[in-house]
Amino acid sequence: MLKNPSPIAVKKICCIGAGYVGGPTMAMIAKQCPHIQVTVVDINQQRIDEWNSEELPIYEPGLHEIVSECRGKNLTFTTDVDETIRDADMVFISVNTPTKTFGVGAGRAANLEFVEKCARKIAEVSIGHKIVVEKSTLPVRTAEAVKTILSNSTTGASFDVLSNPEFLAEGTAVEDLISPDRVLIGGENETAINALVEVYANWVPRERLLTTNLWSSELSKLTANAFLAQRVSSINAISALCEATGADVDEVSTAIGTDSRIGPKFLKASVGFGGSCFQKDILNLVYLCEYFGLPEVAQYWEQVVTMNDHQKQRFVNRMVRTMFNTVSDKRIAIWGFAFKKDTNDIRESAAIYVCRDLLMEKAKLAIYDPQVKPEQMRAALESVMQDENGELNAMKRELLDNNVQYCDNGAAAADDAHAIAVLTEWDEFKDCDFEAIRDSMKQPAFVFDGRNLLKHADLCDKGFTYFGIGF
Ligand SMILES: NC(=O)C1=CN([C@@H]2O[C@H](COP(=O)(O)OP(=O)(O)OC[C@H]3O[C@@H](n4cnc5c(N)ncnc54)[C@H](O)[C@@H]3O)[C@@H](O)[C@H]2O)C=CC1
Ligand SMILES: O=C(O)[C@H]1O[C@H](OP(=O)(O)OP(=O)(O)OC[C@H]2O[C@@H](n3ccc(=O)[nH]c3=O)[C@H](O)[C@@H]2O)[C@H](O)[C@@H](O)[C@@H]1O
Repeated sequence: MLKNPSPIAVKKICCIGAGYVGGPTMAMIAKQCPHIQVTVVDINQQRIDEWNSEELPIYEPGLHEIVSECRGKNLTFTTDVDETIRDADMVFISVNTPTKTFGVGAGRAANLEFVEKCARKIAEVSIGHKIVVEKSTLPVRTAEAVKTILSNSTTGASFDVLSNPEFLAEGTAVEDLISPDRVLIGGENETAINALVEVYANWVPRERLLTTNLWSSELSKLTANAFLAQRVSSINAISALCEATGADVDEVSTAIGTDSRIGPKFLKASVGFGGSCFQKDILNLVYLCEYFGLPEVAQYWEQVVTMNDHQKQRFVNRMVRTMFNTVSDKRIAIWGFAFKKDTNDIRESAAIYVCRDLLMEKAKLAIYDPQVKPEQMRAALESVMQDENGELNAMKRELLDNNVQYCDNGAAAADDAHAIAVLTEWDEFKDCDFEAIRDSMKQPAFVFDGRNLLKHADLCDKGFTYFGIGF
């Protein structure tokens, strides 16, 4: 906790990047701080148009209401990057930092191209003093590079750099932003730190505003994601042992989660974690460890990703094995494509890899997700089936064209199917008319529940052959 509140009162905020983080975080600041003008900029005109429309580019419970309340008052979405930066006291960088796909560190290091472009743009157009805030998840010591670029500005502008990583989870972004466990602010200059503390203090209790040095803040974000993903991989590893021994992973989770030193969260066994960040951030951590000459530490963390890949493969293998060692020409209903419920985000979703592997077994997929559009699913499947030159061979194109159907609801997907694979834990799947679904399916009617979402005993009573994860 800081002793001296800041004398600087932030009046205008610019956020570069109108994505899953920039959009919701800035909407929340606008809602909680009516005295601050918040402008979110992006180079993607379509995204900005969507933020200005009634159909927002991201689905997040409660977000639409907040955007509608603030848009046109103190919340603006625009592509006018230069003018907005010039006008602001504080500039957040909230652009994507994907895994590098080329050159040094390909497949591991973070691609910092977009962050660097932002820093150069800020240096180029700024006048006066600006506080630049790293909101994107970045490798530890990125602020050094940002400071160097900014210090080469020729406009006479001066800068402070802060790190303020975001901990929201998709699907619960609004709740997480209203009541965060903590807000982390790393920096060197106390006045700049205080300026950002005062923004959050409009709604976050001061004891939850943690301040650290820059490098601790940057590294804490990667560490938090690595620990969370590690818990999922740990319980998924145990789920394999449960299947082999007759133990039940949900019972094991409850038993260990009641130990207050372990705690109950993030112990839900699944078909594997997805999302744009866990894998990317762990691989980034692995790369950093190797870079700093710590190969054993790198190997330790890499295993979390290896285990996750194994879990997805294990799920498909179990399906194929159970269905008499062939799924060729069999219709399989895929229930859910998003990487978790209550989001339309499919980045790194386990469903992409499960669908790819089932297609390669020549299964016929009938996919349904309540929030994901068919064109999103098609693009993801096409991308994951391309070779390293970005090409699709004739066989794979034919599979994508002829063996994938996109459906309007779970029952339609299951109609005439040999099996249902539950890949996202959408609540609506729990309330289906399972008797009607069973009657519409081929017998035996298999259910492979990759989320342990459905009532196991109930489905067995209704005549399904049910398999969950970890029992
Ligand atoms: N998605 C999530 O739930 C979370 C993401 N993060 C981190 O936040 C960062 C952003 O993630 P997302 O919002 O998911 O990414 P995103 O891909 O949804 O959005 C990034 C936006 O930045 C824009 N952009 C890129 N370069 C630009 C430039 N030079 N000028 C203006 N706009 C530019 C892109 O057009 C895109 O709309 C990443 O570092 C991610 O690791 C952190 C916490 C949660
Ligand atoms: O940096 C980020 O992007 C964010 O990454 C995660 O958030 P998110 O990926 O949105 O969602 P999670 O709830 O963490 O779920 C990630 C994946 O793990 C899976 N999961 C989660 C928990 C669990 O017990 N079991 C499990 O399989 C989910 O289904 C999902 O596929 C972190 O929870 C956020 O704190 C962080 O800000």
